[in-house]
Amino acid sequence: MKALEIQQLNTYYGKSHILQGVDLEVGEGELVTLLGRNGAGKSTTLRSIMGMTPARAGHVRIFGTDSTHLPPFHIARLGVGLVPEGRRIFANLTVEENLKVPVDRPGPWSIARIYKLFPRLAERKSHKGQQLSGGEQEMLSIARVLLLNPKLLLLDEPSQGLAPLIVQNVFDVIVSARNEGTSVLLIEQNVRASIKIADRAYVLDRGLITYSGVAAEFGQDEQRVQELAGASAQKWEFPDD
Ligand SMILES: Nc1ncnc2c1ncn2[C@@H]1O[C@H](COP(=O)(O)OP(=O)(O)OP(=O)(O)O)[C@@H](O)[C@H]1O
Repeated sequence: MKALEIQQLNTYYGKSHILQGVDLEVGEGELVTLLGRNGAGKSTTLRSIMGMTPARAGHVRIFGTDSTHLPPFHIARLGVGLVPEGRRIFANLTVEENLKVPVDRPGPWSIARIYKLFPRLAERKSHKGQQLSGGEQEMLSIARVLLLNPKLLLLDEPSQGLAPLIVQNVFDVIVSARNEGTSVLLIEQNVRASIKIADRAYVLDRGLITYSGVAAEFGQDEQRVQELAGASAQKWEFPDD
C-alpha cells in the first residue's frame, strides 16, 4: 500500500485551473520531494491533499483510503501532518507550552526526543514563541506536527528564509522522521539540499508534472538542477537569521 497516491488531480481557484492532472506517489517510508518554481502549484498540491482546496477532478488516496472529498480534520485523522508555509505557532505561549499538543496516536516522538534533536528549542523552552528567531520558529512548527506522530508528513518550504546551518538541522530532523518509518512529501525551493535527502523527486511546472525519478539521478542532471535552483538563488544569498 502507498502512503499517498494522487491520480489526475485537477484543482481550481475559482476559474483558474491550477493543477492540470497531477500524478504523484509517496511509498510507505519514502521521502519524496516536490520541486518547482514560484507559482508552479506546489502549495496547492498540499492544500488538495489536505482537503483545504479539494480537487475538482482526480483522486487522492491516503494509506488506501479515498480522501479526495474528505474534510481536513478527517484527513488529519488518517495520520497526515502538515507543516504549512509560514510557521504556525502560538506567539504568546512558551516553547514548552507550544509542544504540549494533545497526542492520540502512539509513535516515536516525545518532547524529550524533540529537545535532543533541536537543542535550540531546549535552551529556549521558557521563551515565548514571539521571542524566537525565524529558524527557531520553524523548528517549533515542525516539532509540533511531529509530536502528533504523523504517518505521512507534508512540509511546505521548511527552509524558506533560514540560514544554512539551521536548514541543515531542519533537514536532519526530516531524515530522522523518514528513518523512523514516516512517509514524507517535502516541498522545497532549495533544490540541491532537498534532492540530497530525498529518495525520489518530482518537478511541477504550471500545474503539470514535468519530471519524476530517483532524486540522485535528478541531481546528476546539472542543467535541470541549475534551471530550477536559479529560480530560488536570491533566497539563498540573503538568509534572514
Ligand atoms: N487563494 C488563491 N486564489 C487564487 N489563486 C491562487 C490562490 N493561491 C494561489 N493561487 C495561484 O495559484 C498558482 C499556484 O500557487 P501555489 O501557491 O500553489 O504555487 P507554489 O508552487 O506553491 O509557489 P510558491 O513557492 O510561490 O508558494 C499561482 O499562480 C497563484 O497565484
